Amino acid sequence: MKRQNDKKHNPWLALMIGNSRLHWAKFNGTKLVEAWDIEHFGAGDRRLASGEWKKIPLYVASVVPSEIVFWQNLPNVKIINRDQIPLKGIYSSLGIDRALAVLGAGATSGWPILVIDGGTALTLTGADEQRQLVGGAIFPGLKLQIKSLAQGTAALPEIPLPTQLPPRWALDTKSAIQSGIIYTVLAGIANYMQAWWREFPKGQIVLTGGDRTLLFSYLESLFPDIAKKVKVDPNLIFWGMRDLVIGHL
Ligand SMILES: Nc1ncnc2c1ncn2[C@@H]1O[C@H](COP(=O)(O)OP(=O)(O)O)[C@@H](O)[C@H]1O
Ligand SMILES: CC(C)(COP(=O)(O)O)[C@@H](O)C(=O)NCCC(=O)O
Ligand SMILES: [K+]
Repeated sequence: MKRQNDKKHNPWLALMIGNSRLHWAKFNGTKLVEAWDIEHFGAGDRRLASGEWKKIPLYVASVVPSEIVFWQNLPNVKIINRDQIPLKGIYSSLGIDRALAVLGAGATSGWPILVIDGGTALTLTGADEQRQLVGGAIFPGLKLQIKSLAQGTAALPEIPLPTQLPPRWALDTKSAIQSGIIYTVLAGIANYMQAWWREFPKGQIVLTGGDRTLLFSYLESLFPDIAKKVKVDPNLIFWGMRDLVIGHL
């Protein structure tokens, strides 16, 4: 009984390696203590520097295969892969971040669940009441869209994203890029959401990823009725990891 109690509070670390950043979390048992993001190969991550990850279990999932090579041979590191995810109908190349986020969202919000992850890529991933993957979609994330215009043209600058919904009809280049990307992305997302609710009237929708706050604020301005029914949670992937890990501690 005592061991069971101790187990519930054992510390462990979670690392999700995305295409732009490393997403870290520290847990005590089931409780998330803190979460933070760092740049790839970024200096100054105190936990890396302190070597804390060498002393307590670290669970790593990555959508960047080359990064796994570094982590997999370290002591105390366990790699999470697709075969461990208790979802039905997963296809062989499905991103582990998408699978974990759906698992975590289902565990915290219930099923059927649709996750919209505004990361490097923007992904939509749905699963039904039987925890069967319904499917989803992948398109370039907000930053990647901005970058691709700047890289693929002579005259378009790399512009920042506004914190509020910009005007639709732009009269300068910066605003025109902002409008084009934001209104098409939001229209697209809203269209997927409506299709999701047509198929699963009681289905939940959760927004996550580095652009979640921006996307949600645009959604609130443009489609307030839809926004009311959508949740935002930065930690879906960590809830998914917790679901898998807690049985192993
Ligand atoms: N400090 C930041 N550094 C990089 N991207 C950021 C930052 N804050 C917000 N973002 C946004 O996060 C998105 C990337 O999301 P993130 O979840 O970090 O990606 P990934 O999981 O693919 O590494 C970008 O489109 C960018 O607009
Ligand atoms: C679609 C992704 C690139 C998203 O990664 P992210 O933007 O979170 O870094 C990643 O989930 C991935 O590499 N998926 C494999 C293809 C698939 O899910 O079908
Ligand atoms: K992601």
